[in-house]
Amino acid sequence: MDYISTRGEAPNLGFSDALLAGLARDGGLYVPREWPTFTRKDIRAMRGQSYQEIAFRVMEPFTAGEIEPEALRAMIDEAYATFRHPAVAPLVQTGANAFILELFHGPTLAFKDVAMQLIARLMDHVLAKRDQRATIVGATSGDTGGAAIDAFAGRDRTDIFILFPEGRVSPVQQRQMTTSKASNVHAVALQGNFDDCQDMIKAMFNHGSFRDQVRLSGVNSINWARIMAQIVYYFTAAVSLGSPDRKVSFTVPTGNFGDIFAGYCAKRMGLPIAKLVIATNENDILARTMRTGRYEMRGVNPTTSPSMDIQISSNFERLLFEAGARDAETVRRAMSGLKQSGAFDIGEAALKAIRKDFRAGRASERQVKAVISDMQAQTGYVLDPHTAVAVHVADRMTKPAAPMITLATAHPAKFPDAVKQACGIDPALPSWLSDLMKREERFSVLPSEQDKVEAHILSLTRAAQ
Ligand SMILES: Cc1ncc(COP(=O)(O)O)c(C=O)c1O
Ligand SMILES: N[C@@H](CCOP(=O)(O)O)C(=O)O
Repeated sequence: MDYISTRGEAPNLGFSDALLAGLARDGGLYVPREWPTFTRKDIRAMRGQSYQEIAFRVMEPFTAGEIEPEALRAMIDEAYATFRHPAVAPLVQTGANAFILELFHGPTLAFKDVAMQLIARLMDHVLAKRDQRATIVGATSGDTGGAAIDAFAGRDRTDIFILFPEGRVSPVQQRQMTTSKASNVHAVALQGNFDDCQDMIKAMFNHGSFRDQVRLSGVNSINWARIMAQIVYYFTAAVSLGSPDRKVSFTVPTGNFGDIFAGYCAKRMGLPIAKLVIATNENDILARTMRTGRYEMRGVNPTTSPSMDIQISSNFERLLFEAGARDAETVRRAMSGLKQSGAFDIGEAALKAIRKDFRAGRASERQVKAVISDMQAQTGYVLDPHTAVAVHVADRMTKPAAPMITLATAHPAKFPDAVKQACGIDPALPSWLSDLMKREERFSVLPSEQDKVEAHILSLTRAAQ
């Protein structure tokens, strides 16, 4: 399997190179040249299989020819042994046709662990084979950073630098990034918002000499392997509700569009999905885009679901590429419009294709609070604010015949203040994190200036050549 860039001007790469590259050299994102597909019989055969077995079946075609099947199996087993639930991603029924897919049983209590625990192992495997080192960079609005730090801490072949927006992540999220004792971990509070952190990462990737000098690699969902690992739970959840003989829909709390794009990939691979519902908070650029066909930035307002406080939704580029019949030139034009004027229009055919698969909705802060409170009062189930955004949106979709699966992307204990304000419950951190708020912090504060961030990385990475 090889991978092509959404902007059509970077070399095609095999899986290992796409994994290490993160962003393509033309600024685009890698997607598989062809979608592997499963027949209804293949999908039926997944029923009753473990999460790990389905993970192997779903991911093997993407890595074929580069990662030996036995090595892939071993990495999958190790990655998901870090999860505290035997099912890895259990489904909980909350209504007649309503389910919650709990993706927060990993070490840092966020769905990011699902991909991050695997890609840290995949990168180590590839780097060891090549006898190389890499500098990993990541931008986070809160959860990616903690998950990446947990997964990469103490690994000898990588140094990891995570940029988070100063003062805009929850105290639990911040401590998950700043209290690691591992010497290869470097947390940086950037003086800006999440989009500034993400722009900084992209700018470093586009700075060729720096990129080569430190062997830059990225762990945001710009990295194809992140998406690949997230496709798996769409299959496990759908199969456990009767797929392929019953269609299901998914509602996904959305920011950078990685998680829901993984659902789209599952559909392209043959999983019968009725609708993919994009749920946004008050930073509702994606819901507006779905309504108007125009992607238009308007600035970010901090909310109680900070991990979704985003305007530049990186993976939307992958969807534009797919929905626009893989026309790289259209993607290049759209992305340059976004850079120059903060907006672009989606062509009629692409918009029609997107609207066929997707729906969208938004939840205000008041609605998020109400849904946390109502759900707790009616069922005893405590939602985190990101999941609450999605539950609110899912509840307002015209009632489909297909079961609606809402993705629960974080544990409520990551956002105790918002949860307590909404329903009066103070969700406790699990035992392995119970002393988190007492651990000593270590991080640097840097201005949002590329030369300063690069100098900081150069002074600390062991991968500089
Ligand atoms: C808890 C939580 N929910 C939802 C999202 C949005 O996911 P995505 O960026 O893949 O759209 C994030 C951040 O990515 C998150 O941390
Ligand atoms: N919400 C994210 C933002 C980064 O998203 P990613 O999926 O591209 O890594 C976060 O929690 O950091």
